[in-house]
Amino acid sequence: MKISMIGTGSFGTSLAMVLDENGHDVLMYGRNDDTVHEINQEHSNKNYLKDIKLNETIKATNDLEVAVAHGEMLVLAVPVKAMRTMARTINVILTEQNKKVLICHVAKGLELGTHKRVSEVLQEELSENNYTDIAVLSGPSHAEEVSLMLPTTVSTASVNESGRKIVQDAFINKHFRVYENKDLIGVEVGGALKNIIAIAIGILDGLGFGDNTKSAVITRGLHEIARLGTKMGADPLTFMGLTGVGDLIVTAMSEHSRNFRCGKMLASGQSLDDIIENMGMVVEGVNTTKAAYELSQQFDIDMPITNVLYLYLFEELSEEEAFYSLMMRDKTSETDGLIALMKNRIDSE
Ligand SMILES: NC(=O)c1ccc[n+]([C@@H]2O[C@H](COP(=O)([O-])OP(=O)(O)OC[C@H]3O[C@@H](n4cnc5c(N)ncnc54)[C@H](O)[C@@H]3O)[C@@H](O)[C@H]2O)c1
Ligand SMILES: O=P(O)(O)OC[C@H](O)CO
Repeated sequence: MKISMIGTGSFGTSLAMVLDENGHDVLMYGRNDDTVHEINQEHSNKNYLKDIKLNETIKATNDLEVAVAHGEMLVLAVPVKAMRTMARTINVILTEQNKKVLICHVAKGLELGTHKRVSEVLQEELSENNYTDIAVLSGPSHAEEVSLMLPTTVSTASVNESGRKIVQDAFINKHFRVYENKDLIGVEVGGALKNIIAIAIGILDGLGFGDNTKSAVITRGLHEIARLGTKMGADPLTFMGLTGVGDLIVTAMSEHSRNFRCGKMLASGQSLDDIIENMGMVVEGVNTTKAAYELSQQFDIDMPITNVLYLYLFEELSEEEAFYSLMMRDKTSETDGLIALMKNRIDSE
């Protein structure tokens, strides 16, 4: 299959390697000329994947029209904040080229301002004539480990049924197992909201809190992810899977995670602006904390960890106030959250 990878960052590059290994004809699009040159001439992308050698069959271009013309499937691996403009530009090119493609995105976040999931943004910006389906690929998958071919499992979901089958077939191999999932909303929301909890865990880790505390925030974090996700239309059971608890664990417990590292740097006293500027890669959880906080207010959903993190990031709540406001909340039952949602869901079958 001819596949274009839109984005030459960490994840786009590691996924291009998976697709190339599967025998697909992969062309990457990048806006940075030096990166495109490095991929074509040096067969590496050291700013994002330091010690990784790329196959010479993986090519790159800085011409988006060439990339769009190449692909039967376009994999969008750019940050959420770039998705709308990217989709709008691609739509114009597809119309000019009179072409219909399968779109698959891999971004994990909610759009700032609109609070929309990425597939919703893509549906708004792409004409129906220009795509066969819109899919997402998500799950516990650090680019650094995918590029080393360490066993990884992810899920794909899509607007229609056709897209996820093609995405599954295109990516699956012995190192990279792809499941399909009907629950597009749950898959996208789980991938987006786990980044909030990963920032919170990074802060706790940086402040020297112990494993008891981190386990509590991961577990209770999953409950609030499920509460908001279910309100947004997700199946609560999806949060028990790879794109829910799976991705939450891998992101909140790993030094590979930019969101976890962002939290640690905040705890060391660095400013959010400096961290984002120096990371050199996207930290999706920051904008998504804001979007999820606003949604929790709009829907009146109890999301204590997200709310406290929002106040800590954007309204200078102190660490001590943040900690005590969580621990000293009104008494509540553990089973009110995710467990109740799951029970209702199972009872309804
Ligand atoms: N890195 C991972 O391990 C990983 C794993 C799964 C999902 N993701 C998700 O994939 C998405 C991309 O992440 P990444 O890690 O590859 O990010 P990255 O920061 O490593 O790379 C982003 C790429 O997008 C390009 N880009 C940024 N803004 C752009 C714009 N306005 N127009 C065109 N190109 C633009 C950058 O030049 C770069 O090539 C994120 O939503 C992330 O959450 C990342
Ligand atoms: O580096 P992060 O924090 O963006 O997380 C990467 C992936 O989403 C892990 O699955």
